Amino acid sequence: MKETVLSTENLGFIYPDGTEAIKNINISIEKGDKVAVIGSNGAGKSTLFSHFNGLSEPTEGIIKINEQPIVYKKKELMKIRQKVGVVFQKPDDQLFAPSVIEDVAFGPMNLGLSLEEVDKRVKESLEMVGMTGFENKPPHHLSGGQQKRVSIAGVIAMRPEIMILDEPTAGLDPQGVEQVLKILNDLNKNGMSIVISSHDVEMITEFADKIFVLHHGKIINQGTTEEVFANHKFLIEAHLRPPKSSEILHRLKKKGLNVDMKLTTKDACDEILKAKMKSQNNI
Ligand SMILES: Nc1ncnc2c1ncn2[C@@H]1O[C@H](COP(=O)(O)OP(=O)(O)OP(=O)(O)O)[C@@H](O)[C@H]1O
Repeated sequence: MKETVLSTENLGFIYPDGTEAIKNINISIEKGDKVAVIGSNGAGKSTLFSHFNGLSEPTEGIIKINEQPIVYKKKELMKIRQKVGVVFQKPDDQLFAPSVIEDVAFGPMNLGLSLEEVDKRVKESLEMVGMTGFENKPPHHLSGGQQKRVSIAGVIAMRPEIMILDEPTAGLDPQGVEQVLKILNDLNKNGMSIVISSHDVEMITEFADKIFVLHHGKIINQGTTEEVFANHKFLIEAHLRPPKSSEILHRLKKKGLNVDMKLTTKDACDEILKAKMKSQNNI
């Protein structure tokens, strides 16, 4: 059985103004998982993510990292933040140093590592995100996609076991999306568990193995990407549009064709071609 790296039990959070942003969340993330939390604006994704590295303390329930409940004390939280790296939605919330190199070095320096080790990690991380050569640039002089990659490098440099990314592809062009997904897939191949939030269902069909659908602060559906996208009821309830491939397959099914509910657009096209050839042969 796979090792559980992050789990929650009846997790709930009420903001001081009384907004109940998440309630009764029970999720489990295993080592090496590629997970997506999907939900419309205000569903509670950022609030949920802020609990994953102890940034917010639940008003109800518990959250466990490697089967151990988070302890909300400075020293313990430092350890959690080493294990669970968070990339915020807006690079401005993450990048604050005068240069790229200082930004990426900040986390490892805080861990008290030797200068040699910090240097090694900075070089490795920038290489991994394709930002070697930008070391001395001020982060605010970079494009949105470059800033996102530097934010990711800063987290990689901490060598976390789990990486949490809030809307990692928001505002990026198709090439920027591909670059970020490649980085995440490379990290995952090396054993890192990755959790992302998004409302971009097309990107999620390409990336995630497991999905949680969040709506009004509650998980209303969960399962493999295939299972979740094959069930349109919960996507529509959560104000999400099903991926195009899944919509095509649903329409074919409605027309009485016995299609396999696979997910990629290529699969959907293959199914259409198969059905077309079959009907021509029947004539
Ligand atoms: N600091 C806060 N104080 C009070 N309510 C808040 C605060 N931050 C968020 N909320 C409320 O909590 C709920 C969940 O917000 P959250 O930002 O977690 O949603 P989200 O799914 O990340 O949304 P989006 O996709 O728009 O980023 C919303 O109703 C929001 O108005």
